[in-house]
Amino acid sequence: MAHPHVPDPGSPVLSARGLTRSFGAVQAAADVSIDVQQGERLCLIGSNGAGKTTFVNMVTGYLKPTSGRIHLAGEDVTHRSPREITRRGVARSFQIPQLCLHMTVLENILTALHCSGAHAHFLRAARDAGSLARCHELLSSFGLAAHAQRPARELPGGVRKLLDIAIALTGHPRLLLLDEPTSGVSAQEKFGTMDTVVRAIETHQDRSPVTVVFVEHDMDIVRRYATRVAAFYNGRVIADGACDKVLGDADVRKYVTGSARSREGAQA
Ligand SMILES: Nc1ncnc2c1ncn2[C@@H]1O[C@H](COP(=O)(O)OP(=O)(O)OP(=O)(O)O)[C@@H](O)[C@H]1O
Repeated sequence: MAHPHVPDPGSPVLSARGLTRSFGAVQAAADVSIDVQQGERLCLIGSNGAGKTTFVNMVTGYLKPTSGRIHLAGEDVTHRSPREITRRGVARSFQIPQLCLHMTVLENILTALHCSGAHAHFLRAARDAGSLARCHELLSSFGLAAHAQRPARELPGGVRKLLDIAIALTGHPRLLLLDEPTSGVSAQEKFGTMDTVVRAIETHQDRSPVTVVFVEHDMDIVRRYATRVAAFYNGRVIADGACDKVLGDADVRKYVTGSARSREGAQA
């Protein structure tokens, strides 16, 4: 059944206000507030353990914040389950791709289509020409058509990442969260991978642009693909704004990029 909330076009796609979350003595999120507008490509940066994945997990409902609120297009989803949040147009990929390794690439994506609610039954989805066509279109946009009949376990790491992101797009998300889309991808392939991802997202969006939040450690990728950057340190957002401004910020250079005397400093 469709949920009764009508998205408010004036509201941010995502609004997180005052999120906190602890694990024992570790404060993984300490008063995190971030708004994301439609069509933005927001990159979350921060050293290991800074709280980026915790933020993604709270937005997608996998973790409940101890305090604070999360709104999607104006609707309070703070206490919604991951499935309910998915139904509201939020999808994600993972640091470690969540694939059924014994299944083929095509079966993985058909299963995702089935789980996204577009089809009540896997076999029906598999027999439905429209579903198959959409799966093949997605595979082709991600350069995965030649792999369609291969078991996922045979795929190299970078290709698994692409399949995981293709799967996230099956449900026509409004908000896509990508956790380290280029981790495990070689330096030679990283720009090609991101170009493919960005192009595929643009190809498969409906009437309005998909909003993307991605976690990334590689500053070359951040500079090239982010329209905005939020820097995390010790569970807090210490800078949020335009890429140049955030990467040039003294605290970000000291605590996040460790580049106080390197490229940003030289260009400043
Ligand atoms: N389920 C959990 N149980 C206990 N501690 C956790 C859990 N999840 C995260 N933490 C801790 O919370 C802090 C933030 O972790 P988080 O995974 O959000 O960091 P991150 O910025 O995504 O790091 P990375 O770049 O290494 O993925 C870390 O100290 C981490 O050890």
